[in-house]
Amino acid sequence: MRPALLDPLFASLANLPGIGPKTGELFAKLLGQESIEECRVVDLVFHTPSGLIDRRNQPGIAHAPQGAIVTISGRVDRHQPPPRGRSNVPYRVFLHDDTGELALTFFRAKGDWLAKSLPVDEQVIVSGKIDWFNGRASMVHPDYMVKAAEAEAMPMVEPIYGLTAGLSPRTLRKAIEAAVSRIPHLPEWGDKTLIARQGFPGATDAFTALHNPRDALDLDPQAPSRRRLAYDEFLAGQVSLALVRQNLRRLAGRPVIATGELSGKVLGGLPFALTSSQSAAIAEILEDMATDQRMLRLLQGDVGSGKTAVALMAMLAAVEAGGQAVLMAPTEILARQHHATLSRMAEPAGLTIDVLTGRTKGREREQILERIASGETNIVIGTHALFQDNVNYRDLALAVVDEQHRFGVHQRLRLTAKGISPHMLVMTATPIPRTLVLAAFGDMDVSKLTEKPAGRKPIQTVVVPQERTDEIVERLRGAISEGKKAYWICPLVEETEESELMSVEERHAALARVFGDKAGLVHGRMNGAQKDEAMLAFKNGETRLLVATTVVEVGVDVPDASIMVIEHAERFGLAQLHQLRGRVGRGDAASTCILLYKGPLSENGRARLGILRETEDGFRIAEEDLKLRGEGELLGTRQSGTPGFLIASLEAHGDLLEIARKDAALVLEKDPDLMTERGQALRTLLYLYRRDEAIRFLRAG
Ligand SMILES: Nc1ncnc2c1ncn2[C@@H]1O[C@H](COP(=O)(O)OP(=O)(O)OP(=O)(O)O)[C@@H](O)[C@H]1O
Repeated sequence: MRPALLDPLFASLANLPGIGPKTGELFAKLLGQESIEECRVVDLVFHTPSGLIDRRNQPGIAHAPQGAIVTISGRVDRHQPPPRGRSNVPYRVFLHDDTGELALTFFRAKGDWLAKSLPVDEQVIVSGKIDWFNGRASMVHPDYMVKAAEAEAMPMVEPIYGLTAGLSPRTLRKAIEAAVSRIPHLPEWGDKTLIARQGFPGATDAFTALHNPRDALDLDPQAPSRRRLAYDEFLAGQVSLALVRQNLRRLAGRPVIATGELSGKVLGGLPFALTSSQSAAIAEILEDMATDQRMLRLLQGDVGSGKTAVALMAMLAAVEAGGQAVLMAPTEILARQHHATLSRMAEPAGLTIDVLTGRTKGREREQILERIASGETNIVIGTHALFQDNVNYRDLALAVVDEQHRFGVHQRLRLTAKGISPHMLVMTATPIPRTLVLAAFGDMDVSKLTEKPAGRKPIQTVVVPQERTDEIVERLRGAISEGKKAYWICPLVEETEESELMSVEERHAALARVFGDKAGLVHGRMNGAQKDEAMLAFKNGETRLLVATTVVEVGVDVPDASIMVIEHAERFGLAQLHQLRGRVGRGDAASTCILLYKGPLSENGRARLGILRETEDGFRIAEEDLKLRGEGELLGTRQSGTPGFLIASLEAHGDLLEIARKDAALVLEKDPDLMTERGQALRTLLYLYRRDEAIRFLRAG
């Protein structure tokens, strides 16, 4: 149960003064929620300022530097409203001080409101950015205006927050102030020695400081209050991941002893020999599974490095030991593809391999559920439908989760919550640095596929401006008539799914005029069967050019596709481009990747695309990306900062992550059920940062 002390923070945001139905909608939008009912007061506490306005610079009009934010105290001389019917001409108000004259400029302003707030002859104080033009000073839309008599009301330093259209900074600031004032006195959950050594303030003070910066230094990620909160956030994450792990370990393990009987047959039938990386990873996995400790292992491998074969060998071991295995994929397409591939590969073993997704319905579903329950099914591949309540396994020995960064801890928790705690292997394609692994997965054992199968040719990557699209189409025409296959990825469209759909359909229509029915189409709005059909047609070669959105990004495997065109490459994260590019170069043909960009590119944008041209090494790409863009991009989440984190940033606070990890391990070693005073405080921390799912594994307290 959430401690009562947090109740004021978890009350609906609609309860805050000044948030009515209309502003409520804006707040919901700001916080990425459907409606204000879903927003909590705490969400505003975590809405971190992005900058600050410092009004302490009061140089006098004549001495105000171009572009600076300044505060001017002056007397209003006259108003100059726009001529009637000329609404595009601004409303101007002139004032002066001892040094000179300043024109305040307002577009589409209400004259009567200005007359009231800036009466002629009144001494006023205004704050805003100075613009010098032809020797005249102006200030467009001052951010603060107040009569000198009421100057006290004007904060000298004020945080700036990310906004959404229609929401005024003042309304937001008021609401955040109200939210912050509801933060209770929080118990100390941190390590006392660490806190003293780092000079951290208490958590409550840290939140207050976060929203009341005194100067730019206070906003620095290294400011003590920021570091304090980053530590807390990491600690919450690490404790919750450690609880999951502890819970897995508590449930007695089931040693899985591979006999090699099935895997021998399967290996003999493969058209290739395993790479030594693959063999090494398999050995590590089998060794883990043979013990009575639950395996919790991450299999990291760059695009096309052959993770699927490794997963298959692990699953065969589970079956050899008399158990069942599941493979959970993040998308329907991928689940079906894995099912097709694995069924083919495993054929010599004569197993029953089923596929279960949200689309599996009716009689078919019942039969599969029966087979799973009776143990007739050896391996099931599917989406999260695999772990719905009515799916009962006879003896689940291994779960492979093809994570691709789309599941996260929740799904894994669901698994263990069902009481099924098989050995677990998590596969991830994006090569991510260790700190990020730690933040996202906690303390897991890691196997890496460090090499690609032999015989792969490098992918030639070129960066081409969008204006040369026709030329690219011409080249494609040649290549396709030679029997090659190509993907054409349509841009990410930020605004709406509709416009994304439109752009991919338009592009498909245009290309279909050139390529006729050789041009296929797949996008996220199609239903599952349509997607399968489109993928299958491309795989079989009925279509040779597949126009697609990023639905093909993860894991799609059509080894004879050798050309990848990506439109608006500048809009994608580097790691995502790397993933997309990884759809080609999976066979022995030489491949090309064409990155079309809409110019002009920023220097940073040019550097980013340059990295892709230079290297195919996913790790290097990830690291360069981290340097250039911050972690958000790395996982393609399109936000800044570290995905899944509100305040902490791996880049800025990586040292604290390591500390939090050790701290979490230490606490749980001494107090595995979080019963001590500090344990109770940690429970509060988990609720505060919404990492409380794992609390149900604890004895009550
Ligand atoms: N040892 C090997 N030698 C040659 N080809 C291999 C080897 N192992 C796997 N392959 C083939 O390489 C291709 C890529 O393998 P797989 O689909 O497992 O990649 P992956 O690691 O899952 O990559 P992604 O994350 O991009 O999906 C497949 O067509 C697979 O059959």
